[in-house]
Amino acid sequence: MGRLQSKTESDITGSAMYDHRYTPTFKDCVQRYQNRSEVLAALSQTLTELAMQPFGNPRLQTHAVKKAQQDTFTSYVTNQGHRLIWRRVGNVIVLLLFGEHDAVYRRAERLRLEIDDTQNVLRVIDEDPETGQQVPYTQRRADEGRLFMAWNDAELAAFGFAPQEIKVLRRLNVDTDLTSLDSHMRPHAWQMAMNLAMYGDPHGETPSPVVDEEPALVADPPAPVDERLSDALSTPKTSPEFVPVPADRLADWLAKPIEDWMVYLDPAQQDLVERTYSGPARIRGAAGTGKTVVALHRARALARLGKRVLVTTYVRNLPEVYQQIFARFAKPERDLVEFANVHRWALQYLHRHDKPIRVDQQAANNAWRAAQSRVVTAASPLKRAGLSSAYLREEVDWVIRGRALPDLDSYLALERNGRGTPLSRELRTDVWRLADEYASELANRGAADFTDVLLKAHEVARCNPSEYDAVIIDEAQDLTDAALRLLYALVGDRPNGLLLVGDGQQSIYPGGFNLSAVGVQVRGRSHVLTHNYRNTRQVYEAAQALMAGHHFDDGGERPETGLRSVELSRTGAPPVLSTNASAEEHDLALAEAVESAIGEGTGIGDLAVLVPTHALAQHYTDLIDSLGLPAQRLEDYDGTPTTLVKVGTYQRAKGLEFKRIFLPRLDADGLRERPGRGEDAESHAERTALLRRQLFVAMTRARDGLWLGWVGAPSSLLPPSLTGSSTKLSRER
Ligand SMILES: Nc1ncnc2c1ncn2[C@@H]1O[C@H](COP(=O)(O)OP(=O)(O)OP(=O)(O)O)[C@@H](O)[C@H]1O
Repeated sequence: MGRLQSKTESDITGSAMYDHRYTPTFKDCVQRYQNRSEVLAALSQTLTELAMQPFGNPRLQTHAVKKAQQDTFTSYVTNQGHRLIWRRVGNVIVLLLFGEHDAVYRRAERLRLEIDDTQNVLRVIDEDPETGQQVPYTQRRADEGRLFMAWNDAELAAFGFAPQEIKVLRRLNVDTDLTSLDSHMRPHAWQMAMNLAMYGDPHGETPSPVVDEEPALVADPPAPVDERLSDALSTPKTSPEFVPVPADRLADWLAKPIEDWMVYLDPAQQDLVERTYSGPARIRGAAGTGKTVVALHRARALARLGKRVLVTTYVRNLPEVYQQIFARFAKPERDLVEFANVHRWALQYLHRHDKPIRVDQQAANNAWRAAQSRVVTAASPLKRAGLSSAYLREEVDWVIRGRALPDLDSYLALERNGRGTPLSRELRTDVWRLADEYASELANRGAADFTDVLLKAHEVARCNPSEYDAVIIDEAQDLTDAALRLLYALVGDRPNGLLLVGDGQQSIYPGGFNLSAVGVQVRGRSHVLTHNYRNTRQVYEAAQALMAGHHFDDGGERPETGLRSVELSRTGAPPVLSTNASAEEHDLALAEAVESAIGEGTGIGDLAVLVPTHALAQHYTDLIDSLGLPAQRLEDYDGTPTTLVKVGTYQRAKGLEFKRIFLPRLDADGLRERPGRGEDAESHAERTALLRRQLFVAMTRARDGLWLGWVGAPSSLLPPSLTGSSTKLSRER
């Protein structure tokens, strides 16, 4: 089987006269209108018309763009004074631009489709606004905002903008970026810029297009097919930027809010969605590279083939969020895929199989205390080694019980993945005793903890016929061995069965699984995604600075280097850094930053305050409340768009994203960075490494902007390259 695509989907594509491709230029044009639903609705209608009858359609008035590359056409977008620009290559319609009529016309004259012979790929080529040189659009896009892309520097200067103003305009992406500059520009220049952005003309709305358009074409004009372009468009390898899209679906997506852009797939992602795997497979990739998007699309593709699919993760409320997203883009399949947190799923599974188990966290805590008082006595080696109670509990929960180790020998022989602190034979023997005592204390109380649930469910799964054809695990790096063993038992090595999706750099719990120990073999079925779609370059680079020099384990033979090569195509403002003398001053600065983000037009629901501890989460929920803004704890967030500021811990932010992220109290006290009482150097180093990864996760949740604040000196986790040089920059903003 080559493609997992459903029959209906290919039928729809096949019945249209033309195939459609969207390009990065088109996507950026459309994103400018994310808050203008009436414009998107009109575009949506135009695309539907275009799919049915591109030429000779009175509603489209399609005609050639005179000075553009041959076969470039423009169509009306009803009543909005907007135009759609597209290029025909054989029976493919390449969507190029969308916007105000004059502005897109001008751009259309400059854009070209060209094959880059050095790499044998087709690209959209644009003109550098300053030098007039031909450059790949994606390159231009990496350094420039998209609001004034239609004009080169000379044209902007001719309108009357000063060189310094042109530099500012080049940084802006959306209308609201410009609105916020109201009092920072000369009033006349600002008004002209607004007119250009809104109407494509420095004087404002013009009654009719000033550009000389050709008469509308009445019929499908004959055109010689450019074979080279046509060949290049026939496979994703030679046209990676030109994403095939069924015309009817594109129209549908455009009408939806920006969250729904989760529906887009690039060719590398599409390939992973459709691929057939002969056994367990794995998808890795840096933060924001679309791993979840691929996981959800693959779930849909499998469901369409009639497969029973479970999508699961360790993170507690993430499955609900995924379910919401899934329901938005895969309505017909929404009841065919099950979404559940692994622990909750296991509890229900045991219930279904008449083996219910009761988890009593309080009883488990009591059992732990009793076991500890018996084993960790004043004279015990564990006490002398300075291992904290929390560390020991993690060791027992994650390393020993989580791996279902059968005996002391296997523990002595174990490579403790992700645990930096070496434990001698003597110490391990004592930890083993502690685990033993804990298990008997639990049994005496008739109680169970979550590890028991996973272990019991695994026993049941091994002896029962499978209820699933496919299990997709997101954020897989945070699973314990016990959880992975259970999920693996559900589908085994069947084709398209187990899919692990994750990123070792974001692992935020100690321990972690070991694929080979569980017996999961993914060799030859492991892929890496490399294009970060979430973060602006500035956000991602700030987060990356944290990881420089810090290797991480991604399940390979060797640790991976902290800095990874990732493609980024969005740019934005540098992170705002806020140094404060006192906690009061700090909180005031945060409050001002939140209010000014709202003032600049960011939706309240797109703001999130993330913190390392529950206590700080409470503190900042109260602070947001005191500003008269509604706040929502991440525990209560299920992915439904709301107009509430989100507040939560770094752990809770896993897998989520928001436009602006505020990270207060990035100082030693706020992060509880110093060694605890009795904490030895190695366990402290291990805790610090975890904290660094948690902070990295928190920073990479930001799509557009980051605010980092501290009291006194910044945390030692933040490198001087981040806190030193850019302070001035952001202060100036
Ligand atoms: N091909 C694409 N085109 C446009 N946007 C995309 C594409 N793929 C993913 N995205 C967007 O990028 C963002 C990140 O995607 P996603 O959450 O799937 O990444 P991830 O790799 O799972 O991230 P993380 O590991 O950090 O949680 C989402 O907003 C998603 O909609």
